[in-house]
Amino acid sequence: MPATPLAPASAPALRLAKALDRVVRGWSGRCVLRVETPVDPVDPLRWVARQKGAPVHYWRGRGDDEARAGVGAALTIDARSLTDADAVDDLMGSLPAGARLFATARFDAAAEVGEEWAAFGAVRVVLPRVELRSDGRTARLAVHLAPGESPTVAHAALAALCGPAPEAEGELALPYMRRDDPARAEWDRMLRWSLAAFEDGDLEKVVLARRARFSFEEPVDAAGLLQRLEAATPRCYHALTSPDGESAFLTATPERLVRIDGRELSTEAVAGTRPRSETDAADDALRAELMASEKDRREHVYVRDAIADALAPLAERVEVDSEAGAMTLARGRHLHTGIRATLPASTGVLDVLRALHPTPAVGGTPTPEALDAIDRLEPFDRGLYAGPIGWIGRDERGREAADLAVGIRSGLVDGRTLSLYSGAGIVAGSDPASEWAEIEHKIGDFARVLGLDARVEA
Ligand SMILES: C=C(O[C@H]1C=CC=C(C(=O)O)[C@@H]1O)C(=O)O
Repeated sequence: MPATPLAPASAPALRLAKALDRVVRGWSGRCVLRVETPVDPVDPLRWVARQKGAPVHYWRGRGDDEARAGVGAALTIDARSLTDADAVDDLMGSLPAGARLFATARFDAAAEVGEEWAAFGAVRVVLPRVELRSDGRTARLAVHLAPGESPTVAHAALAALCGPAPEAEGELALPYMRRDDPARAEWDRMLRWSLAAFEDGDLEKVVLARRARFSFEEPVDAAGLLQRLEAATPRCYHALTSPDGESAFLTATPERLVRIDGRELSTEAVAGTRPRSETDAADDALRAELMASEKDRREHVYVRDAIADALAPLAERVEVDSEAGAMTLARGRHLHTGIRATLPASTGVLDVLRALHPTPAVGGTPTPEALDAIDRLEPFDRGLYAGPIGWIGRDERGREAADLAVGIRSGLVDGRTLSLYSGAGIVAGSDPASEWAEIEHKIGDFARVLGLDARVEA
């Protein structure tokens, strides 16, 4: 179907362009300008799927009615690492109410960058040129100008907007090839190495990941894949980022890294896993097995304690759920502990990110030794897998705010290939075959959407 321009004479894009011309006259040009207008509701994921510009971003927070998509960039900041990101702090200070930066960070900014991840940067924040937010009943189209920019660039971006793609339906093409890194024998060696390191006392936990790479005859439609994943993975965060319109990272992750509303922070420990079952009795038994598992609880407690310890020096108050509960997803279940904190005004979003990432839900304990082990053992670059992904910025009242997930259960689309990434927490007592199967089940959300479940779960 040809793309329908969203900008005939009376259309929202033209209205927004006129509003921009009015507002820009009173703009000092010293800080970011944001102008928005109400538009008819449209699904931001379907909308962004059709836009021609780059980069594109999409985000729907867990339990959020509102989804958000952005196309183009009014501002992009690339930092080498979270500890070397002062420019992001400066930009946060100049954002108007309601402006949000799409934010991503590599799992390990110090690790060697794989070619397939080169376009994504180490730590990147983007203020979209044009942004669409919609909760299905209402929607707003917004445009941003960076300090000192001429409105001409915004006019060009608005004139180039296209209407939304149709709803994704029908079967996706099947891949003709699958390659696993590591292969099974290498995985067993990685586990043996880790179990020996636990015995030596150098390491207590390490989260090891696998990559399953699928090759297709045709380019993979990342937005179409995410549309289907949204339907298949309720209670998850959904995000997509494509820096160049060619490769795209997408995630359907259950795990919150941090949410900040003014001074109130909420985060969580998510670690310890069982699949779900079709029948109630078997599902209840699996739940009971998870809740009673000494090994899963140990795996979980490393995460809970590390998060609480990381927040303690930053926060005025830290509150941790007294008992781990169950996080129940469509096909799996995790041990879950909610953690909340109140931050002093002097603690910013980036301070929190630096302290929290990577938690032992994706790294391990102690963190430096676990990162070394991951670097040494995993035969691929994690890139954005297991890194922070989400937004940081200002809420409608102008307070600092953020919502970031941990980019697990994720995939990298690169032309005709789709690489899926998932990991499992390894502690003393872990069994290579069970951990391999756990990861296979975790990539199953994507695999089912691709119509691959029979082959993948076999
Ligand atoms: C690292 C992943 O999952 C983490 C989050 C929940 C449960 C986990 C586990 O039980 O191993 C992992 O710590 C992943 O899915 O890639």
